[in-house]
Amino acid sequence: MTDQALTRAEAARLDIEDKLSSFRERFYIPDGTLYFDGNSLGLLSKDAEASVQRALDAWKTYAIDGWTKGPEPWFHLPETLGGLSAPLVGALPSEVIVSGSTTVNLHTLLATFYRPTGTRTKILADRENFPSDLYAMHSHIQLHGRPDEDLVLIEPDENGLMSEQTIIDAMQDDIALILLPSVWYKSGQLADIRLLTEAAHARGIVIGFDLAHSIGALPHELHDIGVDFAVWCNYKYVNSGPGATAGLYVHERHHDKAPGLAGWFGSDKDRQFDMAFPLTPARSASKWQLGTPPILATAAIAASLKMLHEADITAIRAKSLQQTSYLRKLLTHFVIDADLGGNIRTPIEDSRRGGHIAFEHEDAVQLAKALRVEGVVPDFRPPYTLRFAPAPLYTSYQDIYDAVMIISDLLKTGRHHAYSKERDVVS
Ligand SMILES: Cc1ncc(COP(=O)(O)O)c(C=O)c1O
Ligand SMILES: Nc1c(O)cccc1C(=O)C[C@H](N)C(=O)O
Repeated sequence: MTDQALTRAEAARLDIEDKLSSFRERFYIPDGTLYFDGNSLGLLSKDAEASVQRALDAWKTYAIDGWTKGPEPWFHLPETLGGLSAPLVGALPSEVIVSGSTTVNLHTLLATFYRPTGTRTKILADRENFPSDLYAMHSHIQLHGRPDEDLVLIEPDENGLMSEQTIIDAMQDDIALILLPSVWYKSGQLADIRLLTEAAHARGIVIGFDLAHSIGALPHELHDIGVDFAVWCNYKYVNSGPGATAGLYVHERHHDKAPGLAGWFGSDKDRQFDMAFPLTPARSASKWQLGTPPILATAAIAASLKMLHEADITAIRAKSLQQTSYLRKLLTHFVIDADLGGNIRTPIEDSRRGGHIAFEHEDAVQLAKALRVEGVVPDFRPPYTLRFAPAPLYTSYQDIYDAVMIISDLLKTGRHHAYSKERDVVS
């Protein structure tokens, strides 16, 4: 890198060139903060705030009639939002529903798709997946009375990355179902969804993905690839608030399947208020809903999705790649090559990188605390990962530059050693 490329003036120039820069002013960025935790909780936008206010106004004005009246009637909202989410995951509108939480949706889909039979009894997953997914899969193994060995967990390689080939080699005749993340939450590695899906299907195995760390950060092609099912949350790059209602996708070739777990919101909407038994399920992904949608937790999603469409996911991905690459270059120059320690676990290739950078440092806990105090918000994942997610809708290149300068200065002066090595309760 030339000297010019490493200056703050260059960061300012990149901001001027940035076609998405105007979105930043539509977000509330906490005062004095360089926010890099959009991969855990995206920031509130003014659009989302207004959308939540509209939901409160509808409740105030229409009371029970809010289900069918008002600007965004609640009864069909999960389907409407499913349609709005579909382009982000590359699905048909009927294949997506906004419902539940990531973990709950995973349970409903495991209950539908994991049916150990004959010699096909095992679930294939990986040790680096988010713990909630591992707990969910383990609980289904137990529900079916299967031994723990039926949860086959692939280990990462010596660089902390997952090898697609190792996963494919483990797709044996005893595997009934595979669940993998699209982007590994700690390393930021992006999975080759097409390669893995084609390999699974060639061996007669059902495959699903957890898109929590890729939805809103990069485009997907779930339908065309033929992925069987997927789940995700809307509170990271979709910016719809803590605990926002999540999403799920089921390929249309499975829409004749009965939901493994059922509830009345999975009804054919025209029949739901017949209150009849047994259930007449919807003929779309809608059937994987359970109970009443939490409207206030769903209210921000329409506005947030519209903003993503306005920005365009291809442009978002292009900026995300440029920003993570820029962050890597600065961290490499000002920290790693400056002998201040640390390394970057996230793959360098664009095709293998999601939306965040995993910087590993032996002082990660102390750094995480010192950075918060000095206005930089990454997050910490044990044992020594700091994750930095530039969110293309609101992170500037100058934010990235300033954050790296603070990291480098902390390490040079050792100020972070003043903080305890115990991680915070929520980190
Ligand atoms: C990959 C992944 N799956 C599942 C979850 C858990 O989702 P939830 O707590 O919303 O069910 C998270 C984040 O918390 C995650 O990153
Ligand atoms: N869901 C979270 C929460 O309720 C509190 C704090 C953080 C989260 C997260 O989303 C963590 C995130 N999934 C991760 O990748 O670690």
